[in-house]
Parts: sequence; C-alpha cells; structure tokens
Amino acid sequence: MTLSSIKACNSPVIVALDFNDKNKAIELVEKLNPSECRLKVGKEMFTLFGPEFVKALVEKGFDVFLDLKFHDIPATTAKACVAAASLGVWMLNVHASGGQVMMQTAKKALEENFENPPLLIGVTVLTSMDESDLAGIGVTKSAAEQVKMLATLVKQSGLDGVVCSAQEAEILRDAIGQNFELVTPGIRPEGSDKGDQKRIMTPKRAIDSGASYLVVGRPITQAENPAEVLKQINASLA
Ligand SMILES: O=C(O)c1cc(=O)[nH]c(=O)n1[C@@H]1O[C@H](COP(=O)(O)O)[C@@H](O)[C@H]1O
Repeated sequence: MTLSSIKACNSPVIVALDFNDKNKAIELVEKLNPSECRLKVGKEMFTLFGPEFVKALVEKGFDVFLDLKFHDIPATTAKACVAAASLGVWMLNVHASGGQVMMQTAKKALEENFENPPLLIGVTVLTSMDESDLAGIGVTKSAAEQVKMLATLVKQSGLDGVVCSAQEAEILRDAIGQNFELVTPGIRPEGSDKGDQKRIMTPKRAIDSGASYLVVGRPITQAENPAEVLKQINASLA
C-alpha cells in the first residue's frame, strides 16, 4: 500500500489546472468533487494568482499538488519547499537533476518544519521529451534508462516518489518496489489529442503498469463536459 492510498480521495486522477483565467478554473473546480480527483496547480496559475488561489482549493477540501518543479541550490530549494508546504498542499516536486544533496536538504527541511509534511516527488525526464530531445541536452541513454537512474537517486535521497511517464512505470516498479509514488503525466484517453506530449499512455494501461497517480490536463480541462470525461476515466479504472 502506498502512503497516499489512505487518503479520502477514491481516484488516482490529478486534474492539471493549466488556465490563465481564474474564473474559468473556478468554474471547472465547482464541477469537481474532492472525493473524485485531486488538483494540480502549476507555474502559470501560481504566477498569475499566487498562494491565495492554492489555499482556496485546499479549503474546498481538495488534495493539491503544487507543481513548481524547484531546481536550485540546496538551501534555496529547501526554503522554497517549506514555503510551498506552508500553503497546506498535499504534494510538491523538485527536479531530480538538481542532485542528491538538493533533494535530501529539501526533504529534511520539510520534516523539520511540519508534523505532517507533504509528499515530496522528484521529476525525472519530462513526458514532453523523447530520445532526440535528450540527445540535445547531452544525454545519450534511452529515456527509460535515464528515468531509472534519476528515480534511483530520488529513492536514495529519501523522497516519496517520482514524476515519470507511465511508459517507465513497470521498469520502476521492478527496480524500486511498491512503496514509492509514481506520478504520471502524459495521460491520454484513447483518441484524445497528444498535444506537446511525447511519452503517453491511456489511463487504464498506466494504472496496470504500476502508476500511483495520473496527471490529466487538457483531455479534461478542454473538454466540453470535463466532469463527464473525469467520470469516464474513473469508471475505466474501476
Ligand atoms: O510535473 C508535472 O506535473 C509534469 C511533468 C512532466 O514530465 N510532464 C508533464 O506534462 N507535467 C505536467 O502535467 C500536465 C500535463 O497536462 P496535459 O498534457 O494537458 O495532460 C502539465 O501541467 C505539465 O506541466
């Protein structure tokens, strides 16, 4: 059993609220129920609408993943994580490529400052990248090998899990075991538009491969009936 499976939310779906219009985001949130999904706030909404927007979602009863992907020197990253955790969020992330000392320092700061710290997750290789993108930044390994290497570093650093593509979930479950959260964006229900994502998978296959959580943005947020799409995804996993 993973750490978060004891939560009140019955679904592994995390809806990515990537909007530049607060009212549109709130309109969507009003149609969602905290027992049926979690919410993710990323760089766009946090930059535009700040901590108050995040706190309002937490107050509505949602588990909030604050996706700011910190990557900086250890002291700065740790302080940023403590600041983010003070908003009452359920999950935070840092880039695994910031290294072991950065990750350990952030984790330690959260444990020292909070009785119940949020989950701290390391981002491995972005789901928008494939092998040719990796080659462009000097990585000659395959995406799966690079993810495995970074996920092992994340585990050794004491973090709670990783962000990876569902395509790597099976490999990571074999390599790292069960007690480690696999948060998987790049989720696309059959027939939906890929957009800028490259390493994608359907919700059902992702869960069957060992994913703990499914981050789903545009297939839900851009749908004519977002609540219905969420319902269908949840039903496909039952
Ligand atoms: O950390 C993330 O959430 C993340 C990591 C990653 O590798 N790929 C990725 O797409 N994401 C986020 O997941 C969401 C995916 O949104 P859609 O592509 O619209 O489903 C976006 O908010 C991304 O910022």
